Amino acid sequence: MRFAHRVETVRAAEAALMATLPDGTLMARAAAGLAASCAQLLGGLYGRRIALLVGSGANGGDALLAGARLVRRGATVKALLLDPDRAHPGALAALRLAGGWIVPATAAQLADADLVVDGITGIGGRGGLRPHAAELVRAVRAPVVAVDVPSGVDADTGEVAGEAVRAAATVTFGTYKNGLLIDPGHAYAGAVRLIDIGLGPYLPGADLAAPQHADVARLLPLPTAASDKYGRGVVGVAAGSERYPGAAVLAVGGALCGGAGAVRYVGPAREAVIARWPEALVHAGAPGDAGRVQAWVVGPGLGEGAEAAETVAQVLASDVPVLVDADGLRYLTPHQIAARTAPTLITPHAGEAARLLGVDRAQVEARRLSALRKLAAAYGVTALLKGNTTLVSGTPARVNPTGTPWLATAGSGDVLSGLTGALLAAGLPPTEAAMTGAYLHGLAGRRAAQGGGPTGRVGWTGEARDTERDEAAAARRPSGEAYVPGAPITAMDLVTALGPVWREVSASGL
Ligand SMILES: NC(=O)C1=CN([C@@H]2O[C@H](COP(=O)(O)OP(=O)(O)OC[C@H]3O[C@@H](n4cnc5c(N)ncnc54)[C@H](O)[C@@H]3O)[C@@H](O)[C@H]2O)[C@@H](O)CC1
Ligand SMILES: [K+]
Repeated sequence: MRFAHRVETVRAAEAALMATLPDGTLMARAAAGLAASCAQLLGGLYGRRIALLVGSGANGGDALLAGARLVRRGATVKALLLDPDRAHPGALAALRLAGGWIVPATAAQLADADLVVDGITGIGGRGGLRPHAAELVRAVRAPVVAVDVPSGVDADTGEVAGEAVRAAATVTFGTYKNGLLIDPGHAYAGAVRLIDIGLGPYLPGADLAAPQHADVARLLPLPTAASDKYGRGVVGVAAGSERYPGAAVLAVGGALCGGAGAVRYVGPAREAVIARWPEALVHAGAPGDAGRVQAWVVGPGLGEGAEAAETVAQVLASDVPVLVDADGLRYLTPHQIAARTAPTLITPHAGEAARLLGVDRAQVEARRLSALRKLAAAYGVTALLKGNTTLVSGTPARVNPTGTPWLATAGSGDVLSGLTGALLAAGLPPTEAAMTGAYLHGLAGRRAAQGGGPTGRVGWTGEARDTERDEAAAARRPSGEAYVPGAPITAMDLVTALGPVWREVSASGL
């Protein structure tokens, strides 16, 4: 897992650690890691030109102190002070002593830079870039390394209120910050490298966690010699309608290729389901009399009306875990859920989440973690909020690192529902099932698209994984060319890719 903490937690941990150390030790550790990362990015320092954008806080101090190290290793370093009277005095003196230049903070000073270091604001930043900083940032042509957080990104929420720095890489200290892992902030951070400054023993449980292959591998329910299809999990799928039979086919496919022992399908798309998945058990009646299942998926392509509402009500009346998605979310009430004895997982996209919360979609997209937590609390459920960085409620909340924009294709969510339903039926708790489902689904998207991730092709085989190892490799590519564009995919491609992805992830845990 990669763990992220809130700013107030980081500050408390820093204070506790600092009390045990001589003054300036933490900034020196941060600056050493930052300077080493810049050197690695440039592939050498002698004769290279580095420009520092320096704000008024300790974030600017980190940049100045790293600048001093870079000068000593042969680089030409100039500092553009955005607030000359308030620049960190000790770090400024260190840069001057090493032979760095203090130059006017104008766009012209950035023209010849090979690398720009963004030390405008870190965890103390509030709101987007101010006009002078924004003007300078717009003039940057070289790759940018952000110090701790790209300036203009809210470290706790990932919100970008106005303009922000778009970094090729972010070097962050002590622990990840939420805003580096959650969109929209995530998209501004580039490859993220964590520098250990000794905070570990002072950090409590994380606020947010991003799984890696090994975390997911541990959760994958592998059959044993004693397993039969019921032991592996039977998923009930109540989905599809005369108008949308394809949603049923995709949800059933996601469940079957996602490891279910068997799938019971209930709904009007029986012919379409059987034609594509002869192994599905189809039922002509209502969910209430469909026979035993270990989890239900309800909603994809269900359509609107009294029949859809009744289907949702019957599924929610069951005593097994239920995943509610898409049209099913129209008929969900906190009252119904309060009466349930088994877990409920909801999987809205931002538009559906906005409707459930009675707010605008833009509000959900700007502050995704807060929307997620409100959904979970208001409805008494586990919530999965879809997006390029899908979030799952829990303690800590989870953020999926394997997303790709290619997943934004019709039917993609139906596959995720079926897949996650299979994991619920196998007995995974809802947070783990949702996180595992999102992780495999994202990887399936990248595999099917043969790209679409921020990394890949960089000294290792296979597609992008967004693991620490991949990010370290990506961070060596200043221009971010490690991004593999990929190609359009269909939801059925995702279903087909689930098997190979499952194999790859489970093998990584051996
Ligand atoms: N506290 C510590 O022990 C350590 C802190 N470190 C660094 O210190 C940073 C936090 O330093 P600070 O608390 O000084 O805060 P920052 O340096 O993040 O920013 C605070 C300053 O920026 C100004 N500011 C806020 N929003 C602004 C905006 N939108 N535009 C322009 N200026 C704005 C504030 O008035 C304040 O002067 C971390 O992000 C990290 O880079 C590291 O040196 C490691 C150790
Ligand atoms: K910064």
